[in-house]
Amino acid sequence: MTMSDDSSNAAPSSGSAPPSDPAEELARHRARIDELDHAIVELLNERAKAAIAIGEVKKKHGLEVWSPGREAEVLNRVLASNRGPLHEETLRSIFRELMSGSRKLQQKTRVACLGPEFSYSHLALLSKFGDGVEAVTVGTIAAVFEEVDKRRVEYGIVPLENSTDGRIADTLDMFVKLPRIRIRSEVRLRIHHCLAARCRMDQVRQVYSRPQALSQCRHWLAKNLPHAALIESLSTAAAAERARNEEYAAAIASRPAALAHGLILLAENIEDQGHNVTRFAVLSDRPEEPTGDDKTTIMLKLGNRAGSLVRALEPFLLHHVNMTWIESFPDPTSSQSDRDPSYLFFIDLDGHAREERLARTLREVEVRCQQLEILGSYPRGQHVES
Ligand SMILES: O=C(O)C(=O)C[C@]1(C(=O)O)C=C[C@@H](O)C=C1
Repeated sequence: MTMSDDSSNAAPSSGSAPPSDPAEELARHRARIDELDHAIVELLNERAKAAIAIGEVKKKHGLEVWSPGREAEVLNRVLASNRGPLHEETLRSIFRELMSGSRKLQQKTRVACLGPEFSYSHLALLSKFGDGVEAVTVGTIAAVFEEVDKRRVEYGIVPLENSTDGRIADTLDMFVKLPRIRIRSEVRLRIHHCLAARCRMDQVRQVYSRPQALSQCRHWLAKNLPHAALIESLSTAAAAERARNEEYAAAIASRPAALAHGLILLAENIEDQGHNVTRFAVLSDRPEEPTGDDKTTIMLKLGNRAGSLVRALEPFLLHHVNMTWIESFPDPTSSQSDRDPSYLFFIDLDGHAREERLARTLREVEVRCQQLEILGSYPRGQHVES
């Protein structure tokens, strides 16, 4: 479909053109938009009919409705064909909702996350699945895993690590307890914090937020609110609720959480590090197909002996497999009396575990450690705004 090709886009000729009537000009452009909207709705419904037909094939063969690999492929193709002026982020949001709508036509989907509504986990869920799913908000990260494990929801979404604060131990711990749960996809959410309240900035006496959010804004707080008491709450959304109910209290929360609780935004983007990103994992109990641009997360268990890590990682060097993340902590299942507990390592690698090179490398790694679990192979995630 071509954009408007009428002469109204031409530069005004020098001086001589009579001043145009703005109402007339607007009416002309709006008529063009009405015409295009009509064609877009027709096309969107044609697309929806194709999605319904795909849904019927999936139902007949017991296939899963959500295909993150295919969604990544659709988005990449759409973005590659974009010649503007629409921003990439706009197209991304439009297609996210389109595909969410397709899934909704195929089958109802439930996704669990750490609540309450408008927590960053909830925002990550919306950015991945769109509005067409039922968000099930629960109280702990462990409960998200359990919802998926008991099949009360199709998927879950949990934070894995933050670029300022590091790993989320509660999540990694649950992979040890329920290694059957797989990572199917990732979301890299840029975290932007706001200071929000019902009072003016100079009246703020307490600031509520999650410990991580307080820590991510500590320099800003020291400079701008040096006398306010910093009080930890269970979530940024719960902090926003608190600020709504207390006169001289403010919350550090996401913009949507602050606005949903009717607060005034006193300051935006108050995080100390401009690059403040939380990486979330989408959980399910099924594996993901290769897409050609994937990564794999594994968990290794190693004895606490000199050189055991170097020896286990050597095959990555030999086969040129790139490692993009590594975290370690003592194995919580080692017995209390054990003076030399085993160590667990969480590692991200480039590639899909079903690709020959990575599969062969992982077999070589496996014989060099006490245990190797492939937590999932999934399409590489893009950054999205909170
Ligand atoms: O291609 C599919 O499998 C579809 O169901 C269609 C579609 C889409 O709207 O493009 C919708 C949901 C899937 O997760 C992937 C893509």
